[in-house]
Amino acid sequence: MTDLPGRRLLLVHAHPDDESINNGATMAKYAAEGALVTLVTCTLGEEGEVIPPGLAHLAADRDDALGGHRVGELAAAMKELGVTDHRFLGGAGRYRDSGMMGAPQNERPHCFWRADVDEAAAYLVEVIREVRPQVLVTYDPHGGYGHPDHVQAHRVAMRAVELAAEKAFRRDLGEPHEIAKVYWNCVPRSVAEEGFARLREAAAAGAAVPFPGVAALDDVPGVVPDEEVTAAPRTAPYVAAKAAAMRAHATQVVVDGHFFALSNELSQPLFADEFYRLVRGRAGGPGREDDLFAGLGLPGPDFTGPDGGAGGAGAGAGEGAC
Ligand SMILES: CC(=O)N[C@H]1[C@@H](O[C@@H]2[C@H](O)[C@H](O)[C@@H](O)[C@H](O)[C@H]2O)O[C@H](CO)[C@@H](O)[C@@H]1O
Ligand SMILES: [Zn+2]
Repeated sequence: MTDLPGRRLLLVHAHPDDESINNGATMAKYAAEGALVTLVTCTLGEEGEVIPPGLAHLAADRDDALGGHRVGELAAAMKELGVTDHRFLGGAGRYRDSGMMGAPQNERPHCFWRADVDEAAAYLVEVIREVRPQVLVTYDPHGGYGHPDHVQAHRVAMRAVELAAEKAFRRDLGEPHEIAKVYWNCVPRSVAEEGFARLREAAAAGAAVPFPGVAALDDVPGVVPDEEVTAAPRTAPYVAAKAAAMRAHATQVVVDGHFFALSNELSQPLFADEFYRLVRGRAGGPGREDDLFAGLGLPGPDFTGPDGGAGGAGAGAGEGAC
């Protein structure tokens, strides 16, 4: 890639939908500010459940056409976020969705869970050396909630960060590149607790509870003690874009105001603020960073919105912000 934008963010995710659920507002914010936002998704989500009854035929145990359908859902979600650079690791279909931990699909030869980490990381090194991001975001070692593809996405991403910088590694994949800052997705426990408190208050007030059940707080991926959170970029103005992107993943997610549910029909808070833990590189100052690019001496946003913060296509008071 030539003439790269000044600020470049790379996100590594397991399935189509994870990017919107975990980082949708962050992606919309930085895309609106003129940064290059690149998403690499490791599988097509072929083994997912299907929420809309009319699409049930897509499921792996019927037409096995869900992967192709979710490619389209991801493209629609990226349009909502203003993200134009999204790729599949090794090309669409190179690695198949492994199913939930312990499922028989974990044993399939070309599922992502059984991938050789170095081989998969080499595909990501090629992207890193092309895009040359200053910041990378992925899951913690538990993959947020223990899904095998999430755990493997973490392993492949962290291995690729190392290999991309190695001068002796595969120069055919491009010039070495050191990513300055690596973050893992997380949610401060106090924010998760407040989100579920809102849900209980709504139910107690007789509001129609959006979904039949309520998830457990620890079902929220990546909940950590507040003090472990090191960055909270100002993403709340982009919650509407996040909600729209999540809705685009219609086989996997249903959004209702402040809340959403996956195919398990358990309500979870839809967070407007998104949080991160810096695990590699230097923080941009004391306390929580309010910008993932802080401390890198890069030009700021290409423009600022009327609120003096970052404005842009995705900005606007979200219909529901937790
Ligand atoms: C958010 C996420 O990672 N979704 C994955 C997950 O989907 C869950 C799975 O089907 C589970 O059985 C359901 O109870 C839950 O509601 C789903 O979110 O695992 C799928 C299979 O690997 C994957 O396709 C989906 O993207
Ligand atoms: Zn996932």
